[in-house]
Amino acid sequence: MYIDAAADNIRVSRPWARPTADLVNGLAAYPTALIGDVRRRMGLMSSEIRCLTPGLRLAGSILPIQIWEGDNLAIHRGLDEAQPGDVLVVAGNSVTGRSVFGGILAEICLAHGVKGVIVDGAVRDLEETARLGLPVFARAVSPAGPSKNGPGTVGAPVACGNMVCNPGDAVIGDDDGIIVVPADEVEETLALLPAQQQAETAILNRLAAERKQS
Ligand SMILES: O=C([O-])CC(=O)C(=O)O
Ligand SMILES: [Mg+2]
Repeated sequence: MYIDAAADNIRVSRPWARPTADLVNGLAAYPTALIGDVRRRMGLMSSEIRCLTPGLRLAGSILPIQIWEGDNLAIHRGLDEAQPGDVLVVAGNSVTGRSVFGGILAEICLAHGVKGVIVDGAVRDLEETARLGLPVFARAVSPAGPSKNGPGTVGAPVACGNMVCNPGDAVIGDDDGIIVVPADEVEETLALLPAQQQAETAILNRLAAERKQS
């Protein structure tokens, strides 16, 4: 950890399996809306959790963290477990009065190869995180800082934006929102996406051709 604090009240799960980079990159090639369509609208997080770094897409393997409301000790401890390609999914019980993530944590994320952060709560230092190029999604923004006392968990399933998020599930986020794809359903989802995209492209091509004629 980069802070001087005891973290023995943060429960850390045993290591978990992560999807391959190929599987994650496969999903990342499609918009969340299209992935949601082929998954029959299952797995979409609450629309109240917004992209705060417009234009930055997020894709990776979920590293779930449960914080104590308004407290970010578990995030600092969780980053010690992060592997390149992970996305931090921070369950903050939707409490928005205190920011639990900011520019310093964003720098630590980048040092660990973390691909993005989703917080069911509030964040701060938006200018800094946008400049760093780290995709950040959250329910709110507030300049009010957190406590650093715990307790919390790292690597256990959490509820974030009304979705169950298991360690090693895939997550994709863009300006439209966020979708979680359970680890054992990534391949079947990937198999459905090309046909759905072709169907949409065919409609758009027809519209473009008609526009040209008129
Ligand atoms: O104070 C905190 O822990 C949150 C924050 O602003 C940062 O990470 O820069
Ligand atoms: Mg800060």
